[in-house]
Amino acid sequence: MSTPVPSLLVDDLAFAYPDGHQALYGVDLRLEAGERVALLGPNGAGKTTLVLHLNGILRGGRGRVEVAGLPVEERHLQEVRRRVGIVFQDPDDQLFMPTVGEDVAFGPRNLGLPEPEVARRVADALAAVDMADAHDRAPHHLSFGQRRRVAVATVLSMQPEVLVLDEPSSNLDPAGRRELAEVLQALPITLLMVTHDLPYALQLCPRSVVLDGGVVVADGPTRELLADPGLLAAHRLELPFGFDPRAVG
Ligand SMILES: Nc1ncnc2c1ncn2[C@@H]1O[C@H](COP(=O)(O)OP(=O)(O)OP(=O)(O)O)[C@@H](O)[C@H]1O
Repeated sequence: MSTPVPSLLVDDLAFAYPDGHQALYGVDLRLEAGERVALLGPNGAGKTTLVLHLNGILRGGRGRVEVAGLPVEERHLQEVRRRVGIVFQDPDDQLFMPTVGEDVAFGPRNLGLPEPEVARRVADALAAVDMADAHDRAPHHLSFGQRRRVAVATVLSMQPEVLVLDEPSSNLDPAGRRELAEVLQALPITLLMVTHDLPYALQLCPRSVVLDGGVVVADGPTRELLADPGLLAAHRLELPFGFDPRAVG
């Protein structure tokens, strides 16, 4: 039997910034299609540096990154960026058109897709994030939580292979946090979620990878990693007061 092609493959990735600061020291990561994985680690661990390699914003270090079998290289960048959708922390970095519908249509239109296909993708992406009613609204009239969900839709309309979310629960009120969790849980997509919100990682991602000092220091079931006080303390990971990961059903 042949091994299925992983959605994401990172092989021995090392990278130093131009000022000489070494941020990654040989990272290996493999995500199978449909997996939901949390990327955990303290400030400065290298999480953003790793994420920026997944769609080729950063390149030039040692090692290899492949998205659904396609190497992240200069000549494949357009397709790589369609396959890896990154939702950045501030939705306002991703929303710049007069209406929500135009924002979500922007990527597919750029691909040169015919208008009926663009319209179908916009409708599907907005439905997936439960924002269909906002099609004609101005993004800046929406709540922060709604804007974050629209930012997810702008990426989903490209029909990516992997959805990468940078701190998806930051600045959300409890209801917005829950609404986004429901949306993400229902998406049939490979998901990599960078977060400091450990309960959110537990809720959404069966598997977690801990990065610290530019290396992967743990990779396993989220429930087991979060129940290891020594691991958490060693890498500045903290559960909210009174939170017991083993008690969550
Ligand atoms: N443009 C840059 N030039 C030089 N060093 C950088 C640059 N960007 C990040 N670094 C360094 O690389 C290391 C990894 O940073 P990175 O932003 O990837 O960490 P992170 O895990 O995403 O942190 P955070 O949780 O704070 O977002 C840090 O030591 C940081 O200071």
